[in-house]
Amino acid sequence: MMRPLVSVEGARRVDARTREEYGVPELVLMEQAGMRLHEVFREVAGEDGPVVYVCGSGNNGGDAMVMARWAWLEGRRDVRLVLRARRFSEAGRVQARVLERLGVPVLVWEEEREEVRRVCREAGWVVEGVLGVGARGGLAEDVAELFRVVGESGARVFSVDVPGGVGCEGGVRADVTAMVGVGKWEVLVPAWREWAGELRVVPIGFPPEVVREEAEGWWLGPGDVGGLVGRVRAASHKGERGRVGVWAGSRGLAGAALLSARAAARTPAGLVYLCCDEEVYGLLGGLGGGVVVRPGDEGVRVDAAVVGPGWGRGEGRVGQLAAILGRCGRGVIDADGLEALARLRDGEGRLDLGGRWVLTPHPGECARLAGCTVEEVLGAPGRVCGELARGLGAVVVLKAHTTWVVAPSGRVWVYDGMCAPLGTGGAGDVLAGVIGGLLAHGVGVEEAACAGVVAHGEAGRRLFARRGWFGAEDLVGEVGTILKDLGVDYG
Ligand SMILES: NC(=O)C1=CN([C@@H]2O[C@H](COP(=O)(O)OP(=O)(O)OC[C@H]3O[C@@H](n4cnc5c(N)ncnc54)[C@H](O)[C@@H]3O)[C@@H](O)[C@H]2O)[C@@H](O)CC1
Ligand SMILES: Nc1ncnc2c1ncn2[C@@H]1O[C@H](COP(=O)(O)OP(=O)(O)O)[C@@H](O)[C@H]1O
Repeated sequence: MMRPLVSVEGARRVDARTREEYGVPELVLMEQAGMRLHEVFREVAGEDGPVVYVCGSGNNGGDAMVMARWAWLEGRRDVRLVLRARRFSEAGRVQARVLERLGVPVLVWEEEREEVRRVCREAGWVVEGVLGVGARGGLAEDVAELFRVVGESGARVFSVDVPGGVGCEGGVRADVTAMVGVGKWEVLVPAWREWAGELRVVPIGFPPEVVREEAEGWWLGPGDVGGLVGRVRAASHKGERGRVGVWAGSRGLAGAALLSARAAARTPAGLVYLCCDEEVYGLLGGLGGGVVVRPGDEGVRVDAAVVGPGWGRGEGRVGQLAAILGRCGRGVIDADGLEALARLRDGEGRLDLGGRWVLTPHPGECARLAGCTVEEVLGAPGRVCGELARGLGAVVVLKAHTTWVVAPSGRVWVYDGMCAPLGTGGAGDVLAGVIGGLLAHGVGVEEAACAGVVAHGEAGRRLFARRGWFGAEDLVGEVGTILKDLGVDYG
């Protein structure tokens, strides 16, 4: 089942509604959060220490104090508590009192800065519970300084719920972030993703209906692909399983066309046509294998198109794209196809793709289409892609180290890619081919985009795990295997 994502603000509502509407006491939630967080911390940190629990004055600090208590109760004596100040939330005060009775050593940042610096330098791990979803505005000076001390300590950092001060100048950089109860999409924003390190979510018993009501997006994972694509009939033949048309390649960029077409051929789609320019036909004509290569596109009738990989930006592309949009019901527009689309839209003033097309821009292409900077795209993908998706009537797939799929309806899905080996020339062409193949096969537009993104990302991860660094042609070879392994079966 797809995991919900809430905003930081939504998380505050989930927390409040769980207490107010369901009567779950704050201390119970905090205990559950702290225990679960402690279990995850034990798993990632093992016996490494010393451990410094740095606690702010809110409930995020309270969670970290519960963690410290459990470590102490389990017999660890290399734990230290650092309080930002002697101020607490109501539930946090309870935790502080218990820790004091237990005899856990405590330092107070406001009063003993040098000593705090020293214990942080000596620490193997810092558990950061200074700021969670209750943070507002820019960082207070003392917290910014505390985060500098943590950052410069050399200790590994485990952040509670969200990396403290995420999105603010001077926020913490965590090695592991364990989100409480539900994922927060802010952590998956490309501009901030590296602050969080390895991501975990710890269940703490928020009522699922409350989380669903507050969800603002969905977190895609490998378990989602089978359900999104569905099962292929055993008796189906190639003519029934979908025809893909790939309009791609140009002089010097013919390889991109092959990558897309071959990737499409490794999906359940039955037939792939590669429609290329006359001038590269001589080169591509004999390389198709199972892909039918045509000089031009006369008489080619397809269920879905893939337009743009390595297409070049020649004058004629805008008209060609308009013709493809007219004759194909659905498809993917990628790379140079997106430049042609931008020109077509700018020429016509407005364009409505009727929710039937998927656009797959990387951040630079997205910025060009949206008329903003790459920084804006990376910092506010939901807003930028949402406006683009609504404006063009298309599903937008923003491809970065986290990939955002945004529908014209405003629905958002995020895939946490974080796989450097995928950043290799031609990887995007492969993705376009996979999504095109799924569309031709009859998978829904949003579903094809989501499933393609996950299959592509997981293919990259597995390929690296098995064989190390790879090129896009290796990725193509992995497409059929990953789809099968993720549940796209027949019968
Ligand atoms: N009911 C509960 O006990 C639960 C608490 N939870 C935890 O509680 C956290 C939220 O707790 P709170 O709402 O108390 O908020 P936080 O603990 O995230 O932050 C509030 C504290 O930070 C200070 N602060 C806010 N903005 C700041 C800024 N810009 N610079 C410096 N200081 C700033 C405030 O003065 C206050 O002391 C979650 O992130 C989570 O860790 C969750 O475990 C869910 C359940
Ligand atoms: N660090 C990364 N982690 C995960 N995925 C990445 C990373 N870098 C790049 N990618 C993915 O690789 C693909 C690159 O596509 P693109 O930029 O269009 O390249 P090309 O034009 O060479 O095909 C996208 O799907 C993107 O999400």
